[in-house]
Amino acid sequence: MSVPPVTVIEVQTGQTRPAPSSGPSSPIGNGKKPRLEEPSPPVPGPSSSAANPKKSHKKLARKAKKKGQHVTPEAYSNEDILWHDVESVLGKEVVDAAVEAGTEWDAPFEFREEVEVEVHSMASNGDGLALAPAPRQHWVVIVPQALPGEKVRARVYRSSRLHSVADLVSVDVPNAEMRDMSRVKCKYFGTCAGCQYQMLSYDTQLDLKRTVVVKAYQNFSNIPEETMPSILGTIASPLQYGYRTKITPHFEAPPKKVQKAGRPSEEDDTTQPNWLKIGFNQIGKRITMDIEDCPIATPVLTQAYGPMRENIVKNVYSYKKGVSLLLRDSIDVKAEDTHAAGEEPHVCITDHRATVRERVGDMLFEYTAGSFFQNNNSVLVPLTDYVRDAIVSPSGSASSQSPPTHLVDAYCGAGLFAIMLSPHFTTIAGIELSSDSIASATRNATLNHIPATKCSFRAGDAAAIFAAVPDFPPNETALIIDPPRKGTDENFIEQLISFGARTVVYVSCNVHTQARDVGMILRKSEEHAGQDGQRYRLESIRGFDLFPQTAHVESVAVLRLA
Ligand SMILES: C[S@@+](CC[C@H](N)C(=O)[O-])C[C@H]1O[C@@H](n2cnc3c(N)ncnc32)[C@H](O)[C@@H]1O
Repeated sequence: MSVPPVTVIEVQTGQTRPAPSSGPSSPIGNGKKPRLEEPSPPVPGPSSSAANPKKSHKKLARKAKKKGQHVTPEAYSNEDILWHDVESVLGKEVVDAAVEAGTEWDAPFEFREEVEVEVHSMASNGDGLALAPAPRQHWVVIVPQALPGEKVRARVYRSSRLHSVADLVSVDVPNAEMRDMSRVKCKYFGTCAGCQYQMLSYDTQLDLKRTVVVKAYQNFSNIPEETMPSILGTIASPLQYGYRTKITPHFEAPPKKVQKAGRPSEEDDTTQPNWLKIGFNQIGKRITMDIEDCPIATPVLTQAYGPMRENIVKNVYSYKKGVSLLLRDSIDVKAEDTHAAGEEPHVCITDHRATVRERVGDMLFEYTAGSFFQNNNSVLVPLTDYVRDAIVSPSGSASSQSPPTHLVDAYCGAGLFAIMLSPHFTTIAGIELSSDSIASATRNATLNHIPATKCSFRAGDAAAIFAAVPDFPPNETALIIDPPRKGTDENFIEQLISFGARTVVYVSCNVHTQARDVGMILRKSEEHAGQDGQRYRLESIRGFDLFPQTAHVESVAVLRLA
């Protein structure tokens, strides 16, 4: 990679990172070690199939911390994903040697120590991964906003197993092929935790997201390499800015002593007090930064946000608790009749219980503002078309079969996939845990003139769907799975295998748990292959960009029984 002559880009780092809270064995402050637990054998995190892995992991972590022990990250958590990135930069031999020598927790940096590093590659969360400079090169430094090949100055603020996390101070030698700061459209970029990629071309963003999918399947699926299909290119979002139909800025209530004293007499109700920050978190911190506008939000949200902020400033002394605001883009139902489909005016909904109306292609969807709906409307037609085509017009050997007649939409939310694909099926069943979303899905079927005899939705755990559709012929059925970030579970997968839907399309906002689940489907299917030898094959995997300018990627995996 060619690097241009030295150009220093000073990075706006926001406020100084506060020292971590001190413990008896954790001296803090300049010139002291960052908070590091005593070196002692790590306590393994629970396996992902534990009854309530999150809760039990938190408990374990708390107990271990009290004893001065280390806890390995919970399987498939952000820390676990990062750990795999760290391992791949260091190499297995270095990691094994450190474990053997018992030095894996011995950070070679002081708290707030500045270090110059060259970035090696990108982590799956969009941060730069660099090897510490010699003689400390058996340690990784993680630097947000730093790109491969760049020489950067960074300030360490936290250390963990074989890696330290640092703030970016300056980019001393930029990667001119990747970084172009004139692309950045947000004045908060580099400080706000929301976006990671505004300095990159959109093609580069899509390529990086493909790499995340590749690494997720390498690290988390346990699928033999020779049976893996090659990961297809990431599908672009039609809108790369102004796409987010939901934003949730937040602010803290006045500090206690300010609450007591009330608004100072010299301050009028249009003046924003210094302590009031309305916006999003800073990179790597739980500190809210004041943000006046967000260019990835839709224009109607941007318009509404300014007056909303003014209103908060006016009334802020009456708040006793912090607030998480909700701004959701909705078709204006009052003006809908006077406008052609697709040209309806939009409004911003701020009440969690109000109804939001959204158009996706020819279909209309309504849902409660506080409940789940995909946040990038512009990509929903390409996404649902892709899922439809994978089911009803597959390529290869599956193309000789007539399309399936029945559809199961597991984790269906307000019915997005069931309703968008409804013209292609005779019978559809959806299931979803939230009864609120099920009420919306049922209403949405009516709104789009789909009879209840054709399309039914029920509230419950996704695994219950298989018992509820005894009349669905498996060979004529397609199954869509779109679970939350934690993925699906073993019970669901076992029932999926027993049911044997001809096509399974797994949509996921967390490709790491998707990789785990797809691997499990393939292995269990292999174990249970019937006399006809039929088992699930992984036909394709492709990322979709639902979140441009950020490191997030949605992933769609297609499995076929053959
Ligand atoms: C990523 S959303 C997908 C929703 C829908 N497919 C869409 O695209 O709008 C995941 C949904 O799964 C639901 N969910 C979470 N756990 C579930 C479970 N165990 N069984 C069924 N649904 C569940 C959530 O309420 C949420 O609506």
